Amino acid sequence: MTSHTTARPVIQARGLTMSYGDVDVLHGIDLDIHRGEVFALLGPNGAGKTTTVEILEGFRRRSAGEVSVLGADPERGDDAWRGRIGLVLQSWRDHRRWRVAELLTHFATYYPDPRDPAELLALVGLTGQAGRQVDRLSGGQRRRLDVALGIVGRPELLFLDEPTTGFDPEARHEFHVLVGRLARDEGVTVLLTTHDLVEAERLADRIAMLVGGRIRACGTPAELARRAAAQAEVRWTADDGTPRRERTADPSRLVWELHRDATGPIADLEVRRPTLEDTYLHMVHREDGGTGGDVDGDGDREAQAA
Ligand SMILES: Nc1ncnc2c1ncn2[C@@H]1O[C@H](COP(=O)(O)OP(=O)(O)OP(=O)(O)O)[C@@H](O)[C@H]1O
Repeated sequence: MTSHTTARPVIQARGLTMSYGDVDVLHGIDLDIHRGEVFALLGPNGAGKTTTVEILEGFRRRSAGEVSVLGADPERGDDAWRGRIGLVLQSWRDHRRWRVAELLTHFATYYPDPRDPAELLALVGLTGQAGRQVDRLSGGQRRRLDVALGIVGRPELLFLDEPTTGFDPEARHEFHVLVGRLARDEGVTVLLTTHDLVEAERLADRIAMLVGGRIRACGTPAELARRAAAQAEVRWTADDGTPRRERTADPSRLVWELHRDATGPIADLEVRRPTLEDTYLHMVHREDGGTGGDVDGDGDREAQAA
């Protein structure tokens, strides 16, 4: 979906830091997101995803760091800048009694070159609901209407904060197709947040794993999976009955050393290559324990009790 050029990134952040009072929430984030890229900010609850997005959208003042979005500092974005950005807000809330097509047609008048409302309805799969009152839509249909309202002005950059929450699997699939089409066919840059690794892998050209206000890893899903698998995990039971676990880039050497030093067969010996999901969960779990961690798993090389 993306072809990186030497053009300035659509979103660039250096050392982005945010504190609420004396609580530090973002600890110096760097981002480079390019035109036409679908970029996922993946992280557990409280990681700082919404805070990051709100700063990039210009809704929240950062504590420190440099940020550029479509060539401007979001804290100083003017109306023209704002018109180039698509936000998915719950805009229908103020217009509950309107009909779907009426609402879209009304929002279209705010923009110089809006999408055709009928085409937009087809794009988000709401043609059948065009005449329906907004407060009679299902939760998933409302969310699609939110997305339609977010893209009616043909934004160059679209922010989607946990966009598929409450979607059934079919709606989620259709939504993924829609996002892919916007990026691929129209060059829209998409920044989405999610805590769902499967969604991030499916949708995003690149994923940044945000845990505890720090980006622990960033890359294409394939790169991240490769990096995760580079560290094999060897498990066995020691002579004293203790379960042992060691992460290593060279499992055959470790197994050879274990056999060399052993007085008999190694009990419960197992070698496995972690998946990206294993690594992500490990990272989140370690953060809960306050010790951090990253996709390369450098902190895990020593043998430890399982
Ligand atoms: N207005 C605020 N005042 C004080 N603390 C806040 C405020 N907004 C968020 N926080 C705290 O900042 C941290 C990051 O919150 P944020 O909403 O950015 O995380 P998130 O990754 O979007 O989480 P979730 O997936 O639950 O939406 C959390 O610990 C949260 O409690």
